[in-house]
Amino acid sequence: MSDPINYNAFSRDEWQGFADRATLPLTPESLRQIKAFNDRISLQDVQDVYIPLVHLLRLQVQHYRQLQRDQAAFLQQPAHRIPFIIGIAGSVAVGKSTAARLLEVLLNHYFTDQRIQLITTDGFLYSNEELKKRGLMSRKGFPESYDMAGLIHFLNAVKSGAPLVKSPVYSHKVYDIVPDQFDYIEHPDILIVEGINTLQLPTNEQIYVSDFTDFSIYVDADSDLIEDWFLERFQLLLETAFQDPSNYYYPYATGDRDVALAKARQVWHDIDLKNLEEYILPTRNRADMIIHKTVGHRIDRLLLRKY
Ligand SMILES: Nc1ncnc2c1ncn2[C@@H]1O[C@H](COP(=O)(O)OP(=O)(O)OP(=O)(O)O)[C@@H](O)[C@H]1O
Ligand SMILES: CC(C)(CO)[C@@H](O)C(=O)NCCC(=O)O
Repeated sequence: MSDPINYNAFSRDEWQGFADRATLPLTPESLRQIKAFNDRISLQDVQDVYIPLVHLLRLQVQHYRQLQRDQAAFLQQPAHRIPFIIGIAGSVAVGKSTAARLLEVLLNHYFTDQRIQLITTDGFLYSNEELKKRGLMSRKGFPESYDMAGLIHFLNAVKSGAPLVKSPVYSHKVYDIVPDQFDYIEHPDILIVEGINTLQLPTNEQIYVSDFTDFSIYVDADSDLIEDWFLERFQLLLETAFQDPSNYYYPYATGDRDVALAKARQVWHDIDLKNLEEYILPTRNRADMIIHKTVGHRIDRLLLRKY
């Protein structure tokens, strides 16, 4: 990728020098939490990349709060505590949810007095019933498969300081929205919103998801590598979650492995890669920060928007 002119680009070595890593070492409990959701995460990445990122986020949050206070004083209004929203975008299988959960653990560790919550925009996909009605079953993940108005309404309610906001839940297991199940967002200090569409501009809305995000991160990698990660994850799931008879992909777990792998390749090429090239990658240069990964999920470069 040639670097866009409005970003500062840093090698991993440069980036890791930006924060004093000795300030608050991770506790065994935080390390345990990190390993619990993905035991393949490199603790070296956490030290070298994520801890400086948390320091940068602390600056961002402090400045945001100060501006909110100053502006409320100028307008002679009472100051409200408005949630700070971090958006995380990127391809299917690039590692957005892993990065989002890692940030959640680290922010909880470093910002002990703050409530941190996390949602994924998968919950705003239309249900399969609705997708079928619209002829969109093979377009899951594409912009038109999301209830973007619903997502924007949700973000607006969170930003407005509503004490409890419901976010619908998507299940990869049943391959559908789960009726009557919700995540509850209870006026957090920081909300992490992870999803392929967090930097997209919906065509039929006046406002965008990015109007509500205060800091956005795009997780980036070469598409051939992402395909490998997608197929690796699929193979792992064939041995685990797909073995459950109620899983959408159960027939593939019990059948011929070559058929299952051919299905995974077809889903990647016809749906997820297409979506990446047409709709996700073009949003990369809207992010405040681009985290670039290489072989083995190793982070090698970071780009930070200058203006
Ligand atoms: N830092 C990492 N180290 C090792 N493996 C990782 C890392 N990040 C992600 N992975 C692996 O890569 C695969 C994709 O990661 P993840 O599920 O987080 O992606 P995603 O972008 O959230 O995907 P989706 O959009 O499909 O939910 C998973 O198998 C995950 O275990
Ligand atoms: C839920 C999304 C769209 C985004 O995370 C993705 O993981 C997905 O399921 N894509 C569609 C691939 C398929 O139809 O099997």
